[in-house]
Amino acid sequence: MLYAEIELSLSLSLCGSKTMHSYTEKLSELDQMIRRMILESLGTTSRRLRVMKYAAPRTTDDQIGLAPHTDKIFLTILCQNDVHGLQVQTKHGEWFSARPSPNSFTVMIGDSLYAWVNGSLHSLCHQVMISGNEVRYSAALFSIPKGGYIIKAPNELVDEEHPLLFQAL
Ligand SMILES: O=C(O)CCC(=O)C(=O)O
Ligand SMILES: [Fe+2]
Repeated sequence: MLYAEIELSLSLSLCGSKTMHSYTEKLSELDQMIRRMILESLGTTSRRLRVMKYAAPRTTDDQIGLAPHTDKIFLTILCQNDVHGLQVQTKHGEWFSARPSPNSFTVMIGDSLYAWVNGSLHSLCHQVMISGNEVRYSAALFSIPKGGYIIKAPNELVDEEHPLLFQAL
């Protein structure tokens, strides 16, 4: 059973535009919550946490910690200790350092989600470069499509301007 609770302080006697606006905002939150619950209840994804330790290279030059790649899964939520090292590649091929502020997470789209939304969100190529004397730790939560499902972009996201990028097999 799906159960969603949200605080709706609606006073029908006050149907001014401000009230209607906040009512619509609250309902939109509810709409998002329900859609998320439906997706989760379909059980099409599982989650895995991977913790990485990058030994201090004790060099001043950058050393490769993790080779360039895109994540094959749906979504990655990454946090790291205060030793930076994650780099992402722009569509022009340049690398730049992702330097998240403390206590924040880096969220990356994976290839499966890229295919599902027919390219309207991009999976970024990323790598880890490390230098210096400090150990780097990161923890990545991956949401992974379960085996046995076919990823197919919805028809609404396919048109002449956005041809189908991946054929569902
Ligand atoms: O350690 C990091 O910051 C990145 C890890 C990563 O990209 C991965 O595990 O796929
Ligand atoms: Fe990755």
